[in-house]
Amino acid sequence: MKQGDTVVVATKNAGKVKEFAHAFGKLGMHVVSMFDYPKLPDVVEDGTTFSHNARKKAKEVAVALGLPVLADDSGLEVGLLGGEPGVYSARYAGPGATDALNNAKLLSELSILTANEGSALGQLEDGTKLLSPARFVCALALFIPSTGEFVESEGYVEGQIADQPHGGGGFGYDPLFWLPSHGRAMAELTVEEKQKISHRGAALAKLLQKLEEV
Ligand SMILES: O=c1nc[nH]c2c1ncn2[C@H]1C[C@H](O)[C@@H](COP(=O)(O)OP(=O)(O)OP(=O)(O)O)O1
Ligand SMILES: [Mg+2]
Repeated sequence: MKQGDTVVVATKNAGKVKEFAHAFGKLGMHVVSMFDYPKLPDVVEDGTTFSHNARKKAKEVAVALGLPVLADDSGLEVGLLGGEPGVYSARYAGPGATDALNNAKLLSELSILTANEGSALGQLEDGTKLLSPARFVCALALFIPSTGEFVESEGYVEGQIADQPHGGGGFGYDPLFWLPSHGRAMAELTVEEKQKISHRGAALAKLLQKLEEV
C-alpha cells in the first residue's frame, strides 16, 4: 500500500468506513467499501474468532474482485459477561439488531448481574455507574489474491461499561464505553482522537508496520 493507492475495505459499516477513510487519507490513500460494490453478496460471518471472520470477509471479496482487500472483524468483550458479546457483538440483540438495540441489551444483561452490588467500579460525577471492565478487539486481515497470502494484525483497548450513554460520535457500543484514563466515553472522542487509542487504530498501525517489513 502506497500513496495514491485505492484501498478496498470489505465492510458495510459506515462507522468503520469513516475511520479507515480518515487513517488512509492521512497517508494519501483513498478508501472504497462495500457501499461502492452493492452487488457483491454479503459474507456469512460464521467464524468462532475475530481473526477467522476477518480472513473470511477479506478473501471472499478479494477473490470476487481480483484485488487485495482489507477486512475488519471487531467487537466488545465484557468482563462480567464472561467475554460476551465477543464475535456476536453485531447481532447481540438478535435478528434485526441495531446499535441502539445492542446497547440496550448490554445494559439489561449487566443490570441483572449488578443490581445488588451497588457500583463495583465506581461512579461518575453525573451519577453514571461503571458496571464492568470491558475491551474492544479488532482483527484486521488483508488478502492478496495474486500471492494467496494474508497479512493480519489485532488491536485492543481497555475500558469500562457505563450505565448511561455519553457522546454522539463513533458508532456501535462507543457511547457506553468509558475510558477511565481519559475521563470520557469513546463516543466523546473525535475520529482523530479515537484513532490514536482505539483497537482499530492499534491494529491498523501494526498492519502497516508489517506491510513495510514485507
Ligand atoms: O470501534 C468500535 N466502537 C463501537 N463499537 C464497535 C467498534 N468496533 C466494533 N464495534 C461493535 C459494533 C458491532 O456491533 C460489532 C462489529 O461487528 P462486525 O461484524 O465486525 O462489523 P459490522 O457487521 O458492523 O460490519 P462489517 O462486518 O460489514 O465490517 O462490534
Ligand atoms: Mg459484520
